[in-house]
Amino acid sequence: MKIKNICCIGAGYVGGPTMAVIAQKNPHINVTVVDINEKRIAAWNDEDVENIPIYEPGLSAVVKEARGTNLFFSTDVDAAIDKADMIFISVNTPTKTYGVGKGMAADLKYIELCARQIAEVAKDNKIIVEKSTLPVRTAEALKSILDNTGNGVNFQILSNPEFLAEGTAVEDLLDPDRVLIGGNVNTEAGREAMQALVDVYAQWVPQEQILTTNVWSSELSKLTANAFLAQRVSSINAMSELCEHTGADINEISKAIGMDSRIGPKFLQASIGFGGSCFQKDILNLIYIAKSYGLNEVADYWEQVIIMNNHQKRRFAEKIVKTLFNTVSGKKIALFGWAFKKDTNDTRESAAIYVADYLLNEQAEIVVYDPKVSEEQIYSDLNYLGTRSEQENRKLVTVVRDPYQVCEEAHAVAILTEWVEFKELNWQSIYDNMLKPAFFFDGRKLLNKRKMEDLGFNFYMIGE
Ligand SMILES: NC(=O)c1ccc[n+]([C@@H]2O[C@H](COP(=O)([O-])OP(=O)(O)OC[C@H]3O[C@@H](n4cnc5c(N)ncnc54)[C@H](O)[C@@H]3O)[C@@H](O)[C@H]2O)c1
Ligand SMILES: O=c1ccn([C@@H]2O[C@H](COP(=O)(O)OP(=O)(O)O[C@H]3O[C@H](CO)[C@@H](O)[C@H](O)[C@H]3O)[C@@H](O)[C@H]2O)c(=O)[nH]1
Repeated sequence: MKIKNICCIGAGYVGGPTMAVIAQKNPHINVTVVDINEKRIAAWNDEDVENIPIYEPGLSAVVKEARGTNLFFSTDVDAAIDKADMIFISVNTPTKTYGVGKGMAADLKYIELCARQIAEVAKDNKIIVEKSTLPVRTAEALKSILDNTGNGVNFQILSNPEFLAEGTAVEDLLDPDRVLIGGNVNTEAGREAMQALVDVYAQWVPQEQILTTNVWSSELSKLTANAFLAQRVSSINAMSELCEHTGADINEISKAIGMDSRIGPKFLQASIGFGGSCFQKDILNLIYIAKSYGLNEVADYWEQVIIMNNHQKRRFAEKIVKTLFNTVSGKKIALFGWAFKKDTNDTRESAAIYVADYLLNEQAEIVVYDPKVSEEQIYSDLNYLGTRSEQENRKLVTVVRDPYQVCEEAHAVAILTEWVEFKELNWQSIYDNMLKPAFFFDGRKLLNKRKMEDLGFNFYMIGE
């Protein structure tokens, strides 16, 4: 079975980049990415490709190549569903904020809406691909909705979780460690559907890196991968605190243990705690699933990863207050970076939001500089917490577009995102314009402690 038309529902951080690469590598397939967010679709269609809604290194070039040829962005969801032989569901699956499972379970309302819309529109057989991250056994619910509300056509459901990381999305899509495809291996139709999706990826991914499994293993592998990755970050962050009390250096420890081939060197960077739209949401979901099967020890085990992460964010903010003579009230503190990691404009669950909120509760005056995050996004992140009124947030927080301006008359500087450009700044001139003693808190281990101390800073580095 050869796929001619693909539809992807959800033009976000996953749907956009993933479909751009699939279209670029499959010129014989028409790919239409649809979304109900008109502003987002308009931005994907902006004449100037630099204005696409997501900042990812290399993405605009891929979009430029395929857009208008075999890659289209549209708000006409029904038309795209109708035409497609394969439909990717790539909508958001955030943590529930209401009802049963509030604060833990994944909210599947957008997924269900997609299923009902597909069932209503589809007039011929279709392959449905779960691209969103979903609780294990969601395919069963999807199948039930599709079969019970559809027009009698046949739906094959595949799980194809996405493993790209933001900031390296294009690189990860072009050269993935593996592509995972789960499906109904017990039927001919199931195997055919899986092969059709294998063929799409095989245009650029070596066959041996395309892994096929049963659908439940595929769904659960995604949550497992994120739990393991986040666990490494919490593990190294736990050791960073012990380092600060013992004279050990967390970078030296990371190197020493990472050289053990059984451990490996990646994801051992101590930080102010992990952020991003996935790790916390997916681990909370995993905890909820374990609890729903009565597996309380399993749930407690993974919960510790979140507890440690919350502690790391809080203790960084506490360190700032303690060091500034136990009060930051009325003191200007310059925050460098707001995104949850470098090379992205995404701020979801960024540790910066929580550090800023803590300092604002202590009545600090905050000034923020981030090279890619907009002023409105920063206010919106703080307002979303609901800790104080919008007016207060606007009064206490200033967003600037010049990294030198951010530090004028500041008592302290804190690095919250590891943007490479922060290394190149003229820190001497920044030091000269700050109040003294000038305090520096490096939450990303970005700068050289000794050099910064030589410039005159009182320098604190995570894990040292
Ligand atoms: N962001 C990542 O790095 C990443 C990586 C791997 C997997 N994931 C998973 O992929 C999924 C999507 O994540 P994202 O970051 O792209 O989210 P996102 O919020 O950036 O994008 C989702 C889009 O879906 C749209 N949408 C929601 N309901 C819709 C509907 N009924 N019809 C049409 N459009 C609809 C929204 O308007 C939004 O633009 C999530 O399940 C996430 O866990 C994300
Ligand atoms: O050694 C490390 C590695 C990461 N982080 C932090 O951890 C968070 C997540 O980083 P990363 O995993 O690189 O970015 P994400 O885009 O959140 O990607 C994760 O989440 C995605 C969504 O599920 C998955 O697809 C990816 O495989 C998985 O890496 C960020 O705040 C990082 O700063 C650290 O503090 N130390």
